[in-house]
Amino acid sequence: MSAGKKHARSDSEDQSVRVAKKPKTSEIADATLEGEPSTLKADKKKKDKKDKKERKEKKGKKQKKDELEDADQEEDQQDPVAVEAASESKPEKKDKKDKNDKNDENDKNDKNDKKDKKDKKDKKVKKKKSKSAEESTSTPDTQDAVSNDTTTVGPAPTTNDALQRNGAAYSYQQTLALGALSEDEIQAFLKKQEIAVSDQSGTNFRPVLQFSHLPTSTLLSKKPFSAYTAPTPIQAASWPYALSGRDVIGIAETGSGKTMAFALPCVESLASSPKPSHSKKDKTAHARAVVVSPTRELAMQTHAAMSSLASLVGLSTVCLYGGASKDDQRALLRKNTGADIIVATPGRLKDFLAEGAVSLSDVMFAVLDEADRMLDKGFEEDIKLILGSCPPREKRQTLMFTATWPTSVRGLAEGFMVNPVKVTIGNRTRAGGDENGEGNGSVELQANSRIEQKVEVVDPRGKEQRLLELLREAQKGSAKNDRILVFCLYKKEAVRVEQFLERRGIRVASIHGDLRQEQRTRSLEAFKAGTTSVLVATDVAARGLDIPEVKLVINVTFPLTIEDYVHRIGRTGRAGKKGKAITLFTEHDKAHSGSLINILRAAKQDVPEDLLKFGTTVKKKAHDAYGAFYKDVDPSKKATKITFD
Ligand SMILES: Nc1ncnc2c1ncn2[C@@H]1O[C@H](COP(=O)(O)OP(=O)(O)OP(=O)(O)O)[C@@H](O)[C@H]1O
Repeated sequence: MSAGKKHARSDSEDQSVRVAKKPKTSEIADATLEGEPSTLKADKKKKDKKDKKERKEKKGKKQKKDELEDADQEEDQQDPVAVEAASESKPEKKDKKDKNDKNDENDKNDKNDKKDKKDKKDKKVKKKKSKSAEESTSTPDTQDAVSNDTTTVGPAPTTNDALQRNGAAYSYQQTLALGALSEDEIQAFLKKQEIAVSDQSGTNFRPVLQFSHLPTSTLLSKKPFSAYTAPTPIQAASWPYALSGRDVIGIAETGSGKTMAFALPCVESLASSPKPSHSKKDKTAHARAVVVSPTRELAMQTHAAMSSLASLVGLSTVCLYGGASKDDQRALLRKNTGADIIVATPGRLKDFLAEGAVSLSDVMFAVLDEADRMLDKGFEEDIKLILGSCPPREKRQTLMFTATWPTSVRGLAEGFMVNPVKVTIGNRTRAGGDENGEGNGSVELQANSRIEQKVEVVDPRGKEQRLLELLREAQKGSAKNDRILVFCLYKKEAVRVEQFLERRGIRVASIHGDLRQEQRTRSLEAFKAGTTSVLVATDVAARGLDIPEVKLVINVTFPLTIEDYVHRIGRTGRAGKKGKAITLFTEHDKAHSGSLINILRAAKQDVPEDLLKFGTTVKKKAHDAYGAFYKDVDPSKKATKITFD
């Protein structure tokens, strides 16, 4: 079944559920009245009317409650305490789904009629779409997005399968300027920036060393990167592949410009392809690109970055996230019917998909930001549903970006992609597994090398006092307003630490899952503006947030995973700047000592003797089903062929 058909059907199902709900209840009620005495009948009718009114009122109230409650289920999974609360609300959702399923069956006939009509219409749209895509590929000169300044000099190929995959008219062609560079220059850049590209197709595009090396386009003619001097390594190496329509896995240190690495190709791709048409009566927002983020604040930040590019070429963007009014977001979707780009947290996006306010059946570009987080247990099912609502992987372009790429998510990731190119920045194989720095304990996990990392082994009871000393030390004299981010593991702990600091005269705000969204936003804004120089946070703030000039990150309690440690400390030392991180390590965290030692060694940082005492072995992650004996193999790696003479 084609994606178009599949999704046209699920959209109409959603709609028919909503439209048909009322008539069905009354139909059933009417049927039960047949053959009853007329007075009884009238009484019953009156009673039914009253019941119906009450049901309606109840439904209205419940909907409002849902709107406020729903979102805390997603991002707060990062707060260990929130997990329980989140799972509690699931049965209710299931009930809702069961009811919908029943209605679906009752409405089958209605739906079939609608479906036939919709299929016919879809076929027409599809025909039109492929015709315009054909036209645009065969006449690249007329496309703004395709440069005339192209060449076949150098190893850059000129065509790719992506054109057939998603109907995009944009075709990446290497510019003359880039082709004119010597191979030595290219190799020196790749080596210096520690860029590794793994591509089974052997395409071998050159990295774009300068913005002027990108093919000209309407978007680039508006100079969106005038604030920057050159592409960052991840942008330089991944743009050619992403612009050519390939699926890309991009792994690069925190704060290295990964957002623009996917934002540019996304906007270029949409700007240069025909927009599918939909009936004016169709109130569903048909997104053409979807970016999924693990937290609300990150979704908002990414949305701001995407919309700064998208608005330059007249594309609309909408941000959907929990904890805020659904009505307002629904209104935005309606206003921009066909919101070209949706940046969303999974929970809220799922809600809008379920009610039919959003359709992803036109999506040609899907991005998982913080991809390893999006693919881990907490979000796996949501992502399956969201990507399952998009056209199949052969028909869309899928990009995944992150700073950490544990082997546990790689197999799942590849299942959502077609022959992805893996672009890795940084020498990620040098981490050692033992005292001599040998072995491969933490291969491919790397912290930003510009961050100075200190680890202090402390008594768990003395942590808060030590935190206070560290803050006072760090904000001495002219540094009194320096921004410092303090990480806790639990929401209750964050509340306690915030109160502790407040009582000692520190200007402090906090961000965690127990706060309302307005409070979270207010805290973050105050921290960004410098009104409060200390922000106490749980891991809701660990990933992606780009807060300028965070001078120091302090980990009061070690995070649940070593990946989270890398992301937490990555809130400092961004965009080429230096930063510092101090971690208070206690005996309770000893399970992480081996992996932390590897991270420190890989970044050439001191490893305190006290930490070594906890052991250097990296604890194997136990598999849910197979326990500790499970072998965590990297499915993307080819087996070594051994020949015996
Ligand atoms: N080419 C560039 N030159 C200089 N700065 C850049 C460039 N591209 C992006 N930046 C800036 O770098 C900062 C970090 O970028 P971004 O937030 O995309 O990092 P990231 O790699 O996604 O980090 P994280 O892994 O923490 O999510 C931002 O302030 C952004 O504006």
